[in-house]
Amino acid sequence: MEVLFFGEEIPSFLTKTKVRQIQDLGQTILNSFEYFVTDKKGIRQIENLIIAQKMREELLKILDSLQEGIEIADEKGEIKYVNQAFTRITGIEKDERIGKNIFEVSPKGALAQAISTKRPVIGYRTLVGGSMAEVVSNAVPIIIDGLLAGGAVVFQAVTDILKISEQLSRTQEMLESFTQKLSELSGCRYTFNDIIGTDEKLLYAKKIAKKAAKSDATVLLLGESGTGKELFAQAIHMESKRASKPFIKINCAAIPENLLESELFGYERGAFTGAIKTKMGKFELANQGTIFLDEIGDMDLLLQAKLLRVLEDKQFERVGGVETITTDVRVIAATNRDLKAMVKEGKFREDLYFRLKVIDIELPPLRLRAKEDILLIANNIINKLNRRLGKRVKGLTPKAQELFLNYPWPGNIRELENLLERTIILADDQYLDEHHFYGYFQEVSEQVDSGKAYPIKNLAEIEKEVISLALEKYGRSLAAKRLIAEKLGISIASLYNKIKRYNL
Ligand SMILES: Nc1ncnc2c1ncn2[C@@H]1O[C@H](COP(=O)(O)OP(=O)(O)OP(=O)(O)O)[C@@H](O)[C@H]1O
Repeated sequence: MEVLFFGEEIPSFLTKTKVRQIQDLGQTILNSFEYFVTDKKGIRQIENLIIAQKMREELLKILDSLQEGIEIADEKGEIKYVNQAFTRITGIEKDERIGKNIFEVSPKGALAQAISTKRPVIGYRTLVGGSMAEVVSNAVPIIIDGLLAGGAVVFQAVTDILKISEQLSRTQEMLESFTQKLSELSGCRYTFNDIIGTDEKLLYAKKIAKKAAKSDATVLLLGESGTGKELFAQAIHMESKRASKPFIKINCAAIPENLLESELFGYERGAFTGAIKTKMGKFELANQGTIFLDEIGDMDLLLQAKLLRVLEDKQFERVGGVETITTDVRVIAATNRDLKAMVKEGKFREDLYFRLKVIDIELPPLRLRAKEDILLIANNIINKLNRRLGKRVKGLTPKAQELFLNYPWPGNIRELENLLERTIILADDQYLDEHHFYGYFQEVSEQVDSGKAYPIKNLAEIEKEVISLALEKYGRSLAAKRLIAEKLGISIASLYNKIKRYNL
């Protein structure tokens, strides 16, 4: 059947279904008014009156509960039926409308056109005759036994449609602002320009990272705590085509093993006690963006398998879910552990290891960098802190510089930052001198003087010793651990990591 289109193009399958549905509806209603049915020979007969009446009542109840307005007329145009939504939308009462002729009250409307042309009229925007209600209508002729029996129109108020579309665009706006907020909250603000240093190893790392940023390849960042792994991850994200999308960081060591899976992949309602709502995981939140998996070496073997599948197929299921979710996320992982050794010990999956290290970048610790980097970075940090704290510190005196150059910086740049921040807050002088750092470097100097010089011992041993002494001194409460982490110039997550590693 040929269809008259108005308004926006409507997919053909929708049109066909719509036309058929409205026709069936109109036909049933027109039949029910006269209590006629058609037998196999095409002869219309009166059916059991009571059954027909009952069916009609049921049908009218259903039609009255619809949001769309409905109007049905016979072949001469006499209006036989309108539902409650018709009155709600147009303000015209049933009694005022039924019995009138559609060609008189609404001659240009969709229903009149469908009856006179015997063709469906779809997506027609008009005022309902006799009212100020603007509607979008779908009308069809009703043909019974090959003869025109009337027509039916189903319509929605434009205000209703506008309300829905306004709501939709508001929801869309909210979604966009949430995505933006998410990127902001994720705190991705560093670019390659923020990575300071002239050391050859660092410059090489920067060169590889810049190249990696242009691709979607997985990157593995290796290096001690505080060497700038997260800084590099952010810079790669910001230089990639995903820069305007979320950068989501997750520290695998800071989240208890049993919660990490649902943090990463989300969970379905009822997946476990307390799961009262379905929750999206970081992999879904980071869709089209980048996920930074810090301390990847701390992920358990089962979860490693799930991660491998995401890397290979971009697919996963939420905890307690059956639906397979597809995600488009770039993965950057980081660790300060020796993953190769972990693979040998069976603690890290070999396939995942190779999948992660498509591009691996080694970040040198501060003590192995060119000495001038220490002062370069220190000056840079001083400038940043001046701006943030409203201070005017000009730099380090030669004596302070010497102290800085001779210190091994086990907490790397984070330690340097923490020390300078604390000192600048307390200092009132233009230059930071030896006495501003009183006590801080002493422990190391004492060790050097007494022959127990720092380089003689293995760094890991020193680290273990220092942390166990600190735990003895301050205790094991969360507050104590926070204090220890601050004193050591490392993150709380790194501290937990080291406590676990050294079995302390
Ligand atoms: N080359 C650099 N130039 C300037 N600042 C740096 C550099 N490298 C690191 N930083 C700063 O040092 C701090 C620690 O860096 P970051 O958090 O990236 O280290 P990390 O290796 O991820 O540490 P962890 O393993 O403990 O999480 C950050 O504030 C970062 O901005």
